[in-house]
Amino acid sequence: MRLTRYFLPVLKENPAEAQIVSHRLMLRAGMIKQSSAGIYSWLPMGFKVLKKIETIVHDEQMRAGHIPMLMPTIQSADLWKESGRYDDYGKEMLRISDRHGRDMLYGPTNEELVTDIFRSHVNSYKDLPLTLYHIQWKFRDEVRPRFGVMRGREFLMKDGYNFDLTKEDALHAYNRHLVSYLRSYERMGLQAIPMRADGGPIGGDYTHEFLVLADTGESEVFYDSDVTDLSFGDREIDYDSVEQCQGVLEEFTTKYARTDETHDEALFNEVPQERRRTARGIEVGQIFYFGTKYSEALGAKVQNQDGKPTPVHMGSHGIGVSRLLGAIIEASHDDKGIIWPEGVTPFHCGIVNLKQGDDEADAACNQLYAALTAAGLEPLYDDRKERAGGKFATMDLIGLPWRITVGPRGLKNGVVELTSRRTGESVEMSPEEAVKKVV
Ligand SMILES: Nc1ncnc2c1ncn2[C@@H]1O[C@H](COS(=O)(=O)NC(=O)[C@@H](N)CS)[C@@H](O)[C@H]1O
Repeated sequence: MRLTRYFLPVLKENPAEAQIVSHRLMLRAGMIKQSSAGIYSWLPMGFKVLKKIETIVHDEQMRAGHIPMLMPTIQSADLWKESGRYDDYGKEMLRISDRHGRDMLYGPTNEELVTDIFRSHVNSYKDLPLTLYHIQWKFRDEVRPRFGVMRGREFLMKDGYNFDLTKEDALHAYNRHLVSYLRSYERMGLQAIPMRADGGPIGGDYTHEFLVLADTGESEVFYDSDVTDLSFGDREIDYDSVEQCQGVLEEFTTKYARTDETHDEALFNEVPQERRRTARGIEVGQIFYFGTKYSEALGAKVQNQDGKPTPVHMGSHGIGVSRLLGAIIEASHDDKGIIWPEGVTPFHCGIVNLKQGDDEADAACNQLYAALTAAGLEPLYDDRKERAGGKFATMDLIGLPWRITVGPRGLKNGVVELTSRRTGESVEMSPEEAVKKVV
């Protein structure tokens, strides 16, 4: 993409309303614009990163055998009245009345709706196990939306729902989600630690949240520092293997790690003193097992092997897709701006032309642009007639992993300059070598 043909409304100043760095940088880097409290327009570069995160989430959910679909944002209140959550949900639910006076709502989550789909079509244990998921906008009328996309009112969530014949099968589905979440967050350059949590309005008494450690996190967490040495890496796993997935659950959740809602001081004191940590974390996902809570309420039953109608065991599993942009920036930035992990960066490499309009420099930039594109990468070419300092500041702010700087002087010696955003290190080399380094 050429910057003169893009839409990247970067801000010169720090916006006063931003209290945390990720909110400040997303506004300054022209990624989002607030349209009303807790509700944002996703400007082109923010939208591009959002799509990269969605792609990773879809990829890992499908790898785990979960089936993508799409449910509506606006739901009838009928199902929520049937499940009993219509009144319980409280003020966070945005209630709407349509032109015929029908009670509708903007869905904060989809347990009822997906269970209705299931009960309408599935009635035999032979059709299990089944996990359906979608990535869809949610609305929760937070009393105090803040920190930009971190605590929005309209936000993007991957929410998945498993339907199983037995508790054991449902707990295997729970573990499949844990594995797929660990893989997803690592691909985004994040360490998200699974911690025992509280079921809240979703329900159930068995749930883990995934938290990214950050001073600005809204959750207070208590953990054994050993858990920060764990990583899933690129190990292979058979998602159908109960033992392998249970093994990952035990590997990642045996050491003490809990949110304040489930913290147990006595248990925590069994952790050697030098390994006890208290910190703050950003909740980027949560997985739940809640048995037959919704299948009983909504009559979602299947005939078991003996032909007996049996309510299915369920769980629901969410990833905060839009919140992740904020979490990634909180975890990866410096005083000059964002530092995107390669897995989610909007563009792979910036090209800065020090003398726009100089035939040789322009030609070299166009050749670099073509070579990077041919290599399957997406360059962002700053072809504005702007002084070098301004171009460097923009590139540092928007946080692309690499920058290639092209100028007449360097070209006379057959070199360009390749800079790593993460290390700040710059090295002169031939354009061909620079492309190879970025790929
Ligand atoms: N107000 C919000 N703004 C941005 N992200 C949010 C907000 N509320 C929740 N999330 C994200 O959505 C994830 C899932 O939300 S949840 O309430 O924990 N779980 C559910 O709603 C279940 N139905 C999972 S399918 C959270 O872990 C968090 O990352």
